[in-house]
Amino acid sequence: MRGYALEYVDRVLAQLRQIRLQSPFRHMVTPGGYTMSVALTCCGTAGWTADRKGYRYAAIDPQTGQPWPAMPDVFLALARQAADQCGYAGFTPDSCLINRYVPGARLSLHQDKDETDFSAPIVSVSLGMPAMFQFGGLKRSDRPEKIPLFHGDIVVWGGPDRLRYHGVMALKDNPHPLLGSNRINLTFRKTA
Ligand SMILES: O=C(O)CCC(=O)C(=O)O
Ligand SMILES: [Fe+2]
Repeated sequence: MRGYALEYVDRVLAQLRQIRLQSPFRHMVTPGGYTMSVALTCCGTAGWTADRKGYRYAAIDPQTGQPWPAMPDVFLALARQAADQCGYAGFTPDSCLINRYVPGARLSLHQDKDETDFSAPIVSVSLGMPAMFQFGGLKRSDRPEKIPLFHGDIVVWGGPDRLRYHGVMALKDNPHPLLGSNRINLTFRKTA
């Protein structure tokens, strides 16, 4: 949905400034020992973490030892409204992953499958620099479709598409008036 988040941007970025003070962006290390090029923080009652032992959702931010910041009302309202618009009424995410990309950062093809409830969709909000999103099939080998995402765009995938592979190609430096050489992506999930 092109530009769907635009009217929320100012309020979302104001909340993000608070969130990152409490739980800063960090580069997670995957179980395979690879440091992710994308920096991550989270809010909500559950946050996503990766370490040598694997991937999981947890109530505590391992870096601060404190609970993840609460999900701001404006985040919830945006996610709800977008999900409603796509036919997923009553979406109640308990987690929002916040990814920060700088030029060259990328996210390789993966499925969002650490949640326990696949009946809820994923709502993904793009802010800042444009990126090329890859939307594949249910098998890793399915050739992905390329979808350019711009500031304010929202993608929602659920139902039969919930476990489709997806990723983000390495970002080009294409500074954005509001966010400079950064791209911020929010993904809202119902993890339990
Ligand atoms: O940055 C994006 O557009 C996608 C992020 C994503 O797939 C994820 O956080 O699992
Ligand atoms: Fe994902």
